[in-house]
Amino acid sequence: MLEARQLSVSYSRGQPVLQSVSFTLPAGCLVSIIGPNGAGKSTLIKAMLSLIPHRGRTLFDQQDLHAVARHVAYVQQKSGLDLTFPITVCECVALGRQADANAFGHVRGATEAVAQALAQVEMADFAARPLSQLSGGQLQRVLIARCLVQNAQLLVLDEPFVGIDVQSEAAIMAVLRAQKRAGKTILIVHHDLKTVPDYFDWVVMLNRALIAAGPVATTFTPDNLAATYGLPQPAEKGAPDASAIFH
Ligand SMILES: Nc1ncnc2c1ncn2[C@@H]1O[C@H](COP(=O)(O)OP(=O)(O)OP(=O)(O)O)[C@@H](O)[C@H]1O
Repeated sequence: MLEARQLSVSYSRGQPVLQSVSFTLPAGCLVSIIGPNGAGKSTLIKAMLSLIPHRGRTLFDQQDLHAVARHVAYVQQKSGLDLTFPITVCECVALGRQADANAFGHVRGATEAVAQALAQVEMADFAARPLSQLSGGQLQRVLIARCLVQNAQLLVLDEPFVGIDVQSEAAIMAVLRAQKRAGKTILIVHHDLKTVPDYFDWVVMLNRALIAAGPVATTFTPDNLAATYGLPQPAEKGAPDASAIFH
């Protein structure tokens, strides 16, 4: 179980960008965090992972998440990556096992784990390629492979589908669904509202404060969408259908 308790963030002395966000998610499901640009989605996951100063707590199986960071894999937005760093695909994926290195920097079984993870994301042929020479979709698959070798219980991905084609997206979703079947919890910042019902079991709807969190079937409603994206409520006279934001 993943539990956010009253998470608040202020980057400066101004208005908080995240206001007392609380929710509880079951383990072993695929969860999307949705909301408009600037809603605080990336801020929320950084606060949950204790990567930025914040108030509140995040618990994973009743333990503080930062105390069990070993069990968490995080893929930040692509825009935050330094692609000039000289590293190959294979080396990048192996970094996922670095926490298991012995005093000489050797990780037992790492070579096999890296090869297996690259095969899972269909990137085995790119093992020796510099990271800087990958397309956006290929890079995303490699970053997912790095998560896989970590064998984490919780995977947190910030906008993994931005700028990638449908084939790469389908390949990544297949890998993430397999992770879910293996009991992993997967939290994804997501923008494509059309795919939410198909991809995810649970949804967290955010606009600086929590609008709603729960199973997609009961939570991803026109009313909650209107509240999240600041549209008139569907029941209001002459209001546009909230499903219009799908287009
Ligand atoms: N390091 C920072 N310093 C100051 N303000 C920041 C910082 N990072 C984010 N913000 C501000 O906090 C707010 C929330 O940003 P955040 O990146 O969490 O939103 P988001 O929902 O992930 O947006 P997007 O969908 O555009 O990626 C925005 O107004 C943003 O400008």
